Amino acid sequence: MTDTTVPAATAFIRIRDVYKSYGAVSVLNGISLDVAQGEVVVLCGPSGCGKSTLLRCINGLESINRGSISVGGRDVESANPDALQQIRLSTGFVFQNFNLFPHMTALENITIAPRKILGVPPRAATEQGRKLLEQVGMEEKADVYPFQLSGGQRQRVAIARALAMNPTLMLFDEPTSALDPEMREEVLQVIRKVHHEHNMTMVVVTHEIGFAKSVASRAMLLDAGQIVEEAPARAFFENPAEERTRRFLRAIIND
Ligand SMILES: Nc1ncnc2c1ncn2[C@@H]1O[C@H](COP(=O)(O)OP(=O)(O)OP(=O)(O)O)[C@@H](O)[C@H]1O
Repeated sequence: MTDTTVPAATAFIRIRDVYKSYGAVSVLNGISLDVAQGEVVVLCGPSGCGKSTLLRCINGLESINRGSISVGGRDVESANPDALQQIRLSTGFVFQNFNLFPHMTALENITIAPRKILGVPPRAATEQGRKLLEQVGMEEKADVYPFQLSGGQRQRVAIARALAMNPTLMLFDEPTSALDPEMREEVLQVIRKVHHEHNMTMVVVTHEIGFAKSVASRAMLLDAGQIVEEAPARAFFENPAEERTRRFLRAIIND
């Protein structure tokens, strides 16, 4: 297991020796990782290695069995329900399969949570929603329903929806893996833009090597619930130190 190089004092996400199992199945086996404020970190690894579980533990959607996780200085495990809700609300989560509300338009998908959870007045929520749609290049599609959108467009709405809650952290779980190749780049471009414009801390589960090299400061390989290798993104993809990483990268390149 490799520990990270970011000094703890500057860490926005601080993960220490985390273990998580589902019944008899150990999924995370001693993960330690620091992510600095404004940093983009890419997580990759084979199917079932625990990537999604780690993301869900970071925002408290799953509890851990051992170790500690803090986000923005708040300990996730010991958070009371209100504090946990705060951590979840300030964390944007973008899923592989978009998870838009099918019976709502693109704009309604974006405004519903600010209105219902944050109490933003409808007119202000709509104004903000339109701005966000513009940011993700979807201003023309405000009144369109998810079924009328392409996968890439749905994902861009999902990103705008996450941003509508003014998150301080964004977690992306394979945001492009359900998309055709030509739609992937449009979504990756939006993620790049969000990072540049908001200087947002991001943890991105992805196997998009070009994206990872151009946006992430660090990349890591998770295997069997452990961090096998962690390195600056370019070095990780171009000159990995571990044979396990080389094998994994060969497999995704040939995929
Ligand atoms: N709620 C759950 N209950 C029981 N087992 C689970 C649960 N969620 C995940 N698992 C198991 O935990 C392991 C890790 O799953 P996880 O989804 O974190 O992997 P992953 O690396 O994200 O995989 P993929 O790339 O296929 O999405 C798998 O063996 C999975 O079956």
